[in-house]
Amino acid sequence: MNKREGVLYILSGPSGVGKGTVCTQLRKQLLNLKYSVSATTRAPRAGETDGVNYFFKSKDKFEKMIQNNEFLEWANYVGNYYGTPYSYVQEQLKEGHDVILEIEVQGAMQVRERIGKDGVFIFLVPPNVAELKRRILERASETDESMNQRLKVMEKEMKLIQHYDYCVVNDDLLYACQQIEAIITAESCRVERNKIKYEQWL
Ligand SMILES: Nc1ncnc2c1ncn2[C@@H]1O[C@H](COP(=O)(O)OP(=O)(O)OP(=O)(O)O)[C@@H](O)[C@H]1O
Ligand SMILES: Nc1nc2c(ncn2[C@@H]2O[C@H](COP(=O)(O)O)[C@@H](O)[C@H]2O)c(=O)[nH]1
Repeated sequence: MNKREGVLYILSGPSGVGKGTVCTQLRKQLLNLKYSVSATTRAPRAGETDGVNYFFKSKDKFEKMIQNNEFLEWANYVGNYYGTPYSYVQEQLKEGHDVILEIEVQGAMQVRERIGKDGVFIFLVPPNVAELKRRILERASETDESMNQRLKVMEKEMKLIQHYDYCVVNDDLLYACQQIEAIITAESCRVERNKIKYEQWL
């Protein structure tokens, strides 16, 4: 069989639902899954490292990257820029590695426009809104203003769920990860994606 290209997975969902936590767990379970490190203009949180959690950029630098078409997608989310550097994603997919983007919905919709059905779009939802608020508070990363803005855009974000291929509830973390792993396994067997032809077995 020919070496296949990797598959691009897009994981979105409201702030605090657990996208980062799920990605960290998935990367332990799936060694072929590469994580795309985003660029952002937001300030690093305690414990975050440049090049690991994000590439932290000034507004000027980020805007130059936009002008140079360096992003697969980018968005302004509650006052800061976030974007996916395209070159890393392209290299990894070409090498046959699956890549996961952990991004908000405006960016996910741009990727949908750009690559259509070649990407697999997964929306992560909380068990309920009270639990979502509890998780953002527990993380203690946001000012009251930032938390309120994040919760305010949540409803708008949830309305875009119909543009996704899969919806996974992040209640029990390991179960949610198992479900995403099952999606990845199923996608890896798709006939069209693997350009399967019966002659291969003759
Ligand atoms: N299944 C879960 N059960 C309970 N707590 C969880 C679960 N998943 C994540 N959390 C907790 O919820 C908080 C938010 O998680 P995380 O930072 O991964 O969310 P996120 O969706 O990446 O947020 P953001 O979009 O704001 O970056 C963290 O404190 C994390 O430990
Ligand atoms: N459109 C994009 N959104 C991204 C990207 N990287 C992260 N994000 C999303 O932004 C919000 C806020 O993140 P936080 O780290 O400040 O909590 C969250 O939904 C992230 O998933 C990106 O490259 N493009």
